[in-house]
Amino acid sequence: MGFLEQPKIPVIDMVDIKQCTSSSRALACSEVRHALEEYGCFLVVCDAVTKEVSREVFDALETLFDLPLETKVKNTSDKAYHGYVGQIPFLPLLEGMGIEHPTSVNAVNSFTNVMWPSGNDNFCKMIQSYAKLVSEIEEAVRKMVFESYGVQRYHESYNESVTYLLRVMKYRPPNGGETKMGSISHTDKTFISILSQNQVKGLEVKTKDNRWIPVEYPPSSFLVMAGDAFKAWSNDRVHAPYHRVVMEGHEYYRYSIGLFTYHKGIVVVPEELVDDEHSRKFNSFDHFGYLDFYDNDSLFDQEYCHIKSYCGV
Ligand SMILES: O=C(O)CCC(=O)C(=O)O
Ligand SMILES: [Fe+2]
Repeated sequence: MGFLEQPKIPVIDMVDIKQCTSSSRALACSEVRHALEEYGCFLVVCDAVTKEVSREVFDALETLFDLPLETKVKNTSDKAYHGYVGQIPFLPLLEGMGIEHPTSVNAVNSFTNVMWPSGNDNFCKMIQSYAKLVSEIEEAVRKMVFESYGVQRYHESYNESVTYLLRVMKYRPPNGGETKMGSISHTDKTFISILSQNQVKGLEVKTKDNRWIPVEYPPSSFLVMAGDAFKAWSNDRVHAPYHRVVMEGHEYYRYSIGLFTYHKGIVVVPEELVDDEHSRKFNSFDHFGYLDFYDNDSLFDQEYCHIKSYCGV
């Protein structure tokens, strides 16, 4: 009896993504699309984020989470999962905070001023430039998928409706007898999420055939992952994978960052993606309305495809 080969998350180089000769671009676009259809995610290596940049950012997160709880809870939002999350009885290891519109210096500054009333310019500049860089990856990936489906004519107008949220997460190691689950299995409510972590592993992604694969980040890499909104937009072609964080076998703190993409207003399923072979699976929907479907607790509901009940046909 042979061993089943362990599936691996595809790795794509950012240089390939930026290729502009038409034949290699077409190939790179279909590679990206294929990864998102089969795995719902891929790792992208981007040398622009050096080891030093990454270390600086994660060091800054450590300082941020070391602030007193009464300061951290001042990170509030009227949208689910956009503000401080923590002290959840069934997820005791997790704490997270959200920075809305992180590519804008003013928006990051407002967050910084809440956390450090006397200011923290360095944090502000670093986070804003990091978000800007990751948002460029996000836009490039989205453009490639639109091109690959032959619906690039919607890219510009989609760009105008994009809004970003940067979430920062801290997972402490479990004490004896405590759950190892840093985050329970869920799909993201985003269009696209782009994740990165410090040196401490823990993220696992579920394949379509229900196998959990640990995410092994190569140096200077990000995990690009499709969320529920991308799945619905693509009329069920793109896979939005279940994923979770398991704090296994180490005593280190895990820090991660996610750049989450949402769409202001109505996400329209392109008519080109509905045909005889692909009957309509999703109706156009209000993305933030979808978030209102949840509150911070039900975001962590066990595996259940909410997007189908929200806008499925
Ligand atoms: O910490 C991570 O790597 C993943 C976090 C995550 O899945 C989320 O915030 O939705
Ligand atoms: Fe997630």
